[in-house]
Amino acid sequence: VMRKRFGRAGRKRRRKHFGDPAQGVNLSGESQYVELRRWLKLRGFSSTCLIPAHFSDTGRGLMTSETIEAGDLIISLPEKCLLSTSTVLRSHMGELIKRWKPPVSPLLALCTFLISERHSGTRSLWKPYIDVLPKTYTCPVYFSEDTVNLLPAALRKKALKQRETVQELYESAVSFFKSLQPLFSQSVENIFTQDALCWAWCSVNTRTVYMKHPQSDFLSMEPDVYALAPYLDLLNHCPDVQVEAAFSEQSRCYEIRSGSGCRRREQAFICYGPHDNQRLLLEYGFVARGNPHSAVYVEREDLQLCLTRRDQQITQKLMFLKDHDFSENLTFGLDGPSWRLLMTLRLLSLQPDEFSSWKRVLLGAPVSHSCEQHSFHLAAVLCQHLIDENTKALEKIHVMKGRASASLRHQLDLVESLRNEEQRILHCSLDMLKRDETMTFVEDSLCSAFS
Ligand SMILES: C[S@@+](CC[C@H](N)C(=O)[O-])C[C@H]1O[C@@H](n2cnc3c(N)ncnc32)[C@H](O)[C@@H]1O
Repeated sequence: VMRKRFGRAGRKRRRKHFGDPAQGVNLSGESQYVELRRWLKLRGFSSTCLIPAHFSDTGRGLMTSETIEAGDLIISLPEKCLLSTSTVLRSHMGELIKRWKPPVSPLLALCTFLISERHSGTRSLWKPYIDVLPKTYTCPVYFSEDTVNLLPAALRKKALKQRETVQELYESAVSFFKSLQPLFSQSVENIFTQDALCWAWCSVNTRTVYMKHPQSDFLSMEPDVYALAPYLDLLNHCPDVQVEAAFSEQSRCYEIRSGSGCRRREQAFICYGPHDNQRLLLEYGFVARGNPHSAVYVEREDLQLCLTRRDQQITQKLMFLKDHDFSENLTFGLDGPSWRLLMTLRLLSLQPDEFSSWKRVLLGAPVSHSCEQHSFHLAAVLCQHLIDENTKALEKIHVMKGRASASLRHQLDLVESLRNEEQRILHCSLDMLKRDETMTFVEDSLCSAFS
């Protein structure tokens, strides 16, 4: 009986029952995807090996209909399907953009085009693509103030900066939008709203592929490196896969080649880059479980915990850290404190008579046993402090989720999973530090025993 329940058939049954995240629900029959495929076919794209599907863990993505071997092309999208600034400059709004001084940025040109096409509805040549774009995003520009306040400090700062960037882009574009009035019967103020710009900005930020364009005389000098790639942009991110992606001058297609292959009827992933979870949440609005690139950031304010008034050289030490650019990028990872963090803590742990050894610290060499021990102790204190902070934030999230609307709950879920991932990393770090502290202690006692 046991065998039957836990055998292959049983596993399959259980998967079916509980939903295996690897198994997607085929969406290709839905009219919007049928339309999109028809539209793509007219522009020369007709691959059949990827099917749009819904996955319980990552949401919408692409599923393989046949095995993809290592080295195979996953997708090859003809230039005609790509939406770049050249598309925008060739379009009905091209002339007005070309006339506008000072020239708009490539990013604003793309955003403006997206907003205009979405507004045009059935009259838009890009309708089948616009229809499959998400209606809203989960990047921090969309977060409520309460949610932003629950983010870890380093990310909170970046999230606020992101909001400012989009706000400034909007303010700087208002008069340009007004110049587009001749193209619309409705008032442009009601079309190019701040909400619309937020949506377009997130569409570009989360979905474009990197594609360098020659600088246009009609656009500002900011880098022109974006292209929206319909269908291809349904591919989700996995930190562990390897792919090669680039526009091929030879085939004039944007091509993605698989590094490690993909089994039939499983989700095909690409890798957006070696991003940690804070970056994934900031730029793409999601968190990857078990992300090997993740780290927990220690802020300058956290370092206050490691300072003592009794230390007469504290000002000197802080100046030194600042001068040598050691106040940023201090992290804990799965393998403990980063090299930069450890070095910072070693410097802070130097005794007055050891201070002249700072060069050794910069070279990464331990100075003395007591300094080593103290820096490990400080690392453990910092780590515990970050764990406590996470615990408090998680408790708050839990309470807030109880009375949140569905969209707010989704934002809170994201912050919760980020904080849970950070908690996992910090616990690994703390375990490692405790082991090392004991090791240093044992080494110390051995040293004194044999000296
Ligand atoms: C290029 S799109 C990929 C397709 C997207 N899922 C869709 O339905 O349109 C990038 C967005 O997909 C989502 N995404 C990508 N990889 C993910 C993952 N591993 N888990 C959850 N969401 C992911 C994020 O919302 C991200 O901003």
